[in-house]
Amino acid sequence: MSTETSIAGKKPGPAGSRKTSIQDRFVYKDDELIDKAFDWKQFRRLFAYMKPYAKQMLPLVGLMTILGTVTKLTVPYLTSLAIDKAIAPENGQTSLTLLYTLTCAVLVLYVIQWAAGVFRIRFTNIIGQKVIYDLRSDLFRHIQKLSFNFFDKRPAGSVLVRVTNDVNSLQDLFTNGVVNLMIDCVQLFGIVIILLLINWKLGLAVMITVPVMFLISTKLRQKIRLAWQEVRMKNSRINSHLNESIQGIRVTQAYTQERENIEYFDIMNLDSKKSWDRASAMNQGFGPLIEVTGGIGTFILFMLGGYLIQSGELTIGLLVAFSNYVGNFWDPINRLGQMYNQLLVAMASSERIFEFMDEEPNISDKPDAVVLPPIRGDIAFRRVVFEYEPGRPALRGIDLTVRPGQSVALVGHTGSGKSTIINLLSRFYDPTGGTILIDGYDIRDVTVHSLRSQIGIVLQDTFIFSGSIRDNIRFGRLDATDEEVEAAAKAVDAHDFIMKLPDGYNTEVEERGSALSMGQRQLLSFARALLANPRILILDEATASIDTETELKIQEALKVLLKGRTSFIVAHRLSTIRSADHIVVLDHGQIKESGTHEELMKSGGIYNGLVEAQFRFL
Ligand SMILES: Nc1ncnc2c1ncn2[C@@H]1O[C@H](COP(=O)(O)OP(=O)(O)OP(=O)(O)O)[C@@H](O)[C@H]1O
Repeated sequence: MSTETSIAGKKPGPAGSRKTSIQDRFVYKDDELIDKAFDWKQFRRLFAYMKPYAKQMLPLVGLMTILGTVTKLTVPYLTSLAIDKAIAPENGQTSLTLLYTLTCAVLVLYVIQWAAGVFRIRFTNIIGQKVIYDLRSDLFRHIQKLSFNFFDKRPAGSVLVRVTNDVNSLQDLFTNGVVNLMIDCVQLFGIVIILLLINWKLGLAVMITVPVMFLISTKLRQKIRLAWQEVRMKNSRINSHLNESIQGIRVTQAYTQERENIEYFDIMNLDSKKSWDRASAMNQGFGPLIEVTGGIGTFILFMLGGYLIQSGELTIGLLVAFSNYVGNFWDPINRLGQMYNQLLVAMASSERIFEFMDEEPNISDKPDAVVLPPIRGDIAFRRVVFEYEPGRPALRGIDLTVRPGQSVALVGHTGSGKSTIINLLSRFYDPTGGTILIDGYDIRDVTVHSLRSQIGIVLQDTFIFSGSIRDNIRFGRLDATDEEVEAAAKAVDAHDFIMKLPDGYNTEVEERGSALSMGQRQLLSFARALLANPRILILDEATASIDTETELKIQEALKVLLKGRTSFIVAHRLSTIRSADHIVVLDHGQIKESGTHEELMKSGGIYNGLVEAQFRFL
């Protein structure tokens, strides 16, 4: 198990190299910093997720945006009117009525602006959440379909990070980003037109600072983005380490490696903190820099504005309005730079998400795959060869025929290929050579669902899901009634221990059933398999020794479970092996002996040696 080798089996190594080696342990090739040019194809693919909602929501959001922008941009103009026409008109006659009317109008505009903002945020959040929901469920659905070889290559932590962190990092883009972009563009366009209309000379002079501002905004933001990306990467390492630590907590405690593990964590935690400090320091420098550039614009505005007032080309009211518009001008410019960087970050995340989505399951239905009809359970391996990795055969030329209802015990040294045989029969992998036939059907020619739904698998490491005992048994057949669940538990003699639990069948078990004993977990998995009632049963017998009473119970339960089914058992207990119809002895991926217990004992070969070794051990 990877957890055991990496936590308990690590080598301390020299102090200097340790820090790097620990950090490297949680680096996955695909989680590296991604800083690529903008990819339009990916952008379109990502935004296709918005399409279903765009028609329904975007007109509303657009309307609210325009309403908000128009009201916002009208206020400075009304202010200029208040100054020029009501407070200090050219004829010197102050008009309080006009002033109050304009003030009320400004108030109404603020209320409209606020309401438009509330509705806009509400709608965009709805769109954003729907998009993220779709993306997350698409990704999860796809991962569920991926074959074993995909998970062989990736640590669980790295898969987890994609579904959580990467999807979350798109959340901002879809909830605020896209709409903010719309608002900013509309606002900028409106302001530029108004500035040029009020006074084109002053307008152009103030806008000289725009390219400078934009350059600072994008360049500096790029640095800041990379710094935040590093923070995310460091956090993703922490996540992976956490995942491994929690899953391997028993091994860690058993080998008293807690202190070492805490040290690992501290190193990564500190590293993450440092990169956060760096990124946030850069962020803090950004705001004042933008303000300074804005200040230069204001300087030009008042210098030139004052001159234009003196020359009669501008009124005081219009200068105040101008200054208001210019004040509203910097925000969208600044945000557009920010938006560009946000888009690049989102592109990096979506690249990683789509990389998973583009991963084709190795095992899938052929276009002309047929549904496997209800089977009798006749199995044949014909010259089956298999390699997990090219050039390293795990099975070499396996020929094996099993009649319906027969039980086959697979025995052999560790690594001899026993689990590989059952992996191929369940079609978790396809053979590199040869064929596997069930009732004469090549298993590659039938649909995966029709095949697997007729095969029951009981693994050594019985997986107990969080939920009740009843739910766990019902996992074998989701439409089973409570009575059927209990009948299955009774048949394998699990009923008594279940009834002794605090809430009987409704007792909630923690994930992986840590509160249940090995034997109890096995009985539950037998009940689960019995409920599914498959024609072919695959059983990877638990190696852990259990007390004689439980062992007897399990043997009895096994008899019930195997009755009338074709079964393959990776057998470790002599009692199971002896009662099998057929024993197949594997060695280095080849069948070296096969026959009944008596026949094999007589021949004095590998099997004889294995049995004698077991007795010697006892
Ligand atoms: N996912 C994998 N990727 C690469 N090689 C693998 C993989 N799984 C198994 N192997 C290799 O294939 C060979 C057969 O392994 P297999 O698991 O079938 O043996 P086994 O007889 O079931 O062993 P055990 O009794 O220890 O479970 C071994 O050499 C093993 O290292």
